[in-house]
Amino acid sequence: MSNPKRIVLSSDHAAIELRQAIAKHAESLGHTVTDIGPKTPESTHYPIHGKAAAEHVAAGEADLGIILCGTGQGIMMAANKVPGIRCGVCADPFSARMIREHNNAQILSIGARVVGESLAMEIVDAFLGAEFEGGRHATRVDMIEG
Ligand SMILES: O=C(CO)[C@H](O)[C@H](O)COP(=O)(O)O
Repeated sequence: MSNPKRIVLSSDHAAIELRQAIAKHAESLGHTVTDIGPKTPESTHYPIHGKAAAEHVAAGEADLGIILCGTGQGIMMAANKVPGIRCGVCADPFSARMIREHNNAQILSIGARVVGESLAMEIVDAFLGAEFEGGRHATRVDMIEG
């Protein structure tokens, strides 16, 4: 691992097993993982968990985040409400690479009811293995911030 990162993970109840598998996978790649839960499968509310992970990143306590719910959509919407956070939902590795290289997204969102574990790991690998390219993309990302 040439560039180990601090990664925060969270999810709602729909994605606990996949989140825990991603945590193990990211650790096996040499990253430092902080899994902020939840640990148990009781029904919960994805906005709480999206906001918590995004605040972790916004505070500088993690370099990147990976968040999950059933579709990845609701928790992404919650994360993107935190100032300075850019989060995208990805169901394919190409998009996961692009949200780092072109959009400088700090957080990846995955739908646990959309993609299987094997594809999810490919998506995670693409996200964690990519870096922001800057240049013309920095101009555009700055425009998102307003
Ligand atoms: O995907 C989600 C939000 O975008 C949630 O995981 C989903 O809405 C939870 O549904 P349920 O309470 O029926 O398990």
